[in-house]
Amino acid sequence: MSGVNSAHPEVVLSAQGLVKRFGGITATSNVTLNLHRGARHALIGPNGAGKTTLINLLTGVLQPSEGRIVLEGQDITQLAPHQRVRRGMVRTFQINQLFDSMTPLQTLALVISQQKGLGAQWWHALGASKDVAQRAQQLLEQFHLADVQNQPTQVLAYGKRRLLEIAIALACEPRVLLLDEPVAGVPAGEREELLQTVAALPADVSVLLIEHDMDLVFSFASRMTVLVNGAVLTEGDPEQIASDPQVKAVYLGHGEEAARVPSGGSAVHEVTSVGADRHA
Ligand SMILES: Nc1ncnc2c1ncn2[C@@H]1O[C@H](COP(=O)(O)OP(=O)(O)OP(=O)(O)O)[C@@H](O)[C@H]1O
Repeated sequence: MSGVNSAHPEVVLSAQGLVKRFGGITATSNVTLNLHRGARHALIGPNGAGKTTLINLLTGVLQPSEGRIVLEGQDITQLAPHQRVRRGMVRTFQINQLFDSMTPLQTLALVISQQKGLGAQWWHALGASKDVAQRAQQLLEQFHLADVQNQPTQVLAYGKRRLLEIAIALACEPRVLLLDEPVAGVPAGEREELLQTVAALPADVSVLLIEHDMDLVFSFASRMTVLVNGAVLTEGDPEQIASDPQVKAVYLGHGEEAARVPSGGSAVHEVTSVGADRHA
């Protein structure tokens, strides 16, 4: 099949027949997934379903055994991760030790400066480029980081660090954002700010959310893909997923998760924390 994107121009990212084998294990089994422009699309599935492997394939950390990935009509299957970022596909950044000693302002200035091709020296960028300073302030405010902008990242509350991770991703000006478990491990008191911020992400950024927290999934996503054993079990809108007997069956046998999967489409809000045990 060729030209999925030309036939359906609203598709911004398309995974087509992706397969990933690790020796005898098939972690990704013929996965086809289309992300539409401006999407709020969630990827869910029980532990070991293959979500991480799929994200690693999309971002270029892993090469597929079969299949291809098309971004904005261009085949990116062979591109390295940084080349995909340059083309507008960005995964939320895991803050590493390099950024720990820097402040949110410095970190964002660095990323924005690099994004604008001004080099990797935040102190130059902040002093010399009004654009960099303005964009950094915008992001600091949008992500509720203005009050801690001059504190080293290592002393920030966990929720603030997660906010900074998303801010860093947005500083890369993505067209597609792969949002990897934004609320995982965030204490209850800090969740609301994060949920509100995720809900307010720019409408023109197409988002694929990988998340175990069903409160967030069902409040955020207008489309969902359910992965099981590496394959797509089903895809649909939240009502369809919540009322799908196959989806419910998949989560049966996963302890308290099963009790929370609703029996009908009217009970979407009853689904709360499928897979939350993972981070316990
Ligand atoms: N590098 C690897 N080598 C061998 N098997 C792997 C490798 N990476 C993943 N797998 C296997 O592929 C399957 C899918 O794993 P994956 O981590 O992608 O699932 P997941 O949905 O992200 O799970 P979780 O929600 O628990 O993180 C699992 O059976 C896993 O053991």
